[in-house]
Amino acid sequence: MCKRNGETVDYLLLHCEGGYRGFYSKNTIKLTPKVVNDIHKRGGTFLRTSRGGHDTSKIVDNIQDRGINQVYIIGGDGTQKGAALISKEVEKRGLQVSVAGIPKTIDNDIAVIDKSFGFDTAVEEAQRAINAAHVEVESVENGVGIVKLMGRYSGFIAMYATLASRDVDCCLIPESPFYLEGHGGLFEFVEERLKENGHMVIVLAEGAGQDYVSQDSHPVDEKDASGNRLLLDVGLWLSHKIKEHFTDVKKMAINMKYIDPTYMIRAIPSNASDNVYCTLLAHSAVHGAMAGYTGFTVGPVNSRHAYIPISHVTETQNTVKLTDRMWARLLASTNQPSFLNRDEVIPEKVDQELSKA
Ligand SMILES: Nc1ncnc2c1ncn2[C@@H]1O[C@H](COP(=O)(O)OP(=O)(O)O)[C@@H](O)[C@H]1O
Ligand SMILES: O=P(O)(O)OC[C@H]1O[C@](O)(COP(=O)(O)O)[C@@H](O)[C@@H]1O
Repeated sequence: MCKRNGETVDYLLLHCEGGYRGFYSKNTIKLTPKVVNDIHKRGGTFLRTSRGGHDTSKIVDNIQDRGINQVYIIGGDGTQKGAALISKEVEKRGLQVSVAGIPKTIDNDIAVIDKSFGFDTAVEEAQRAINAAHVEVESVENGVGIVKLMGRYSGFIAMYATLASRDVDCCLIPESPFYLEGHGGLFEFVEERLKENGHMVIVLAEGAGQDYVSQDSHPVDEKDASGNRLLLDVGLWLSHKIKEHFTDVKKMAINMKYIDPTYMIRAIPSNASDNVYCTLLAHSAVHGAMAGYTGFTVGPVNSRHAYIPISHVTETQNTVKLTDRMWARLLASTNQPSFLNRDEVIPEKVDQELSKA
């Protein structure tokens, strides 16, 4: 953000602490090169964040009152939706303010751009958890390791972490329904792998199997302050179901190792690749605002940095397409069942997927 003071342009860079509510409920903090010089080496967010609190009118009142003429909004798909509303309100009021969205989420669920900032770092850090699970299950008899990764609606972190690791036997994501019992089910596959190797690792995204889990436990339709649905813990549920099946039904002792590294992954500093990517996003955003563009989100599209209308980025969410080659590569790498050949799978979900193809 910057301010114009008489003739000479006196750029003042402020940050609104704590997410959208920071526009109207906190003092802004002046940013200088000295203040920000090492923030790229820290995890989390120096600007602090929050969920909820998006009051478009109060935010734009604040922008107007402070004479701010450039607003850079950093965050995931929800944040970009908020930025779109701010941009519309600024335009409606005829304000000379440039609104630029900078996409950031480890989930990689932001549409149009090639990938989101933070995603590569999360995939790289997930390797440590998967490797730990693999070491643990290799060290015991009939070891079954389950690693839960972030990904509320999109399974990109789980899919790419699985492909990178090659020590994963099965990857479960929100986009791909699965079932436990019967022919072609997960229980049958676990039994096969235990017989074959004596151990196995399952990687699952936290948003996988939610319809299934809710059949077993009272479904919660609570939402967080931003309107994102709160998830049931599919990792704990699956570890209990597998342990119960092999102990009570198969009368087979297994050693279950459940790892939930979600916050350890999200809390680390970004890696070198994401640091460079972040710099490119920042440069693109500032160049766009200085050139007079507004209502855009920056990001690479087919490897070329572009200014994308925010409304275009927020129309849909980026999800794994089961008919895409990358998911086929994953199935070929793990040799897991596709889980698409039983009526127990939620048929309409399969139809949805095939209709997207
Ligand atoms: N549809 C929306 N319209 C306006 N603001 C939104 C919308 N969705 C989310 N937000 C706001 O954007 C901020 C971040 O959204 P959230 O979903 O929590 O995280 P993310 O941006 O990482 O997806 C929150 O302050 C939330 O209130
Ligand atoms: O538990 P928290 O801090 O609300 O955030 C957890 C969520 O953050 C994410 O990493 C990103 O979610 P957002 O895009 O909503 O920020 C999700 O995958 C995960 O469910």
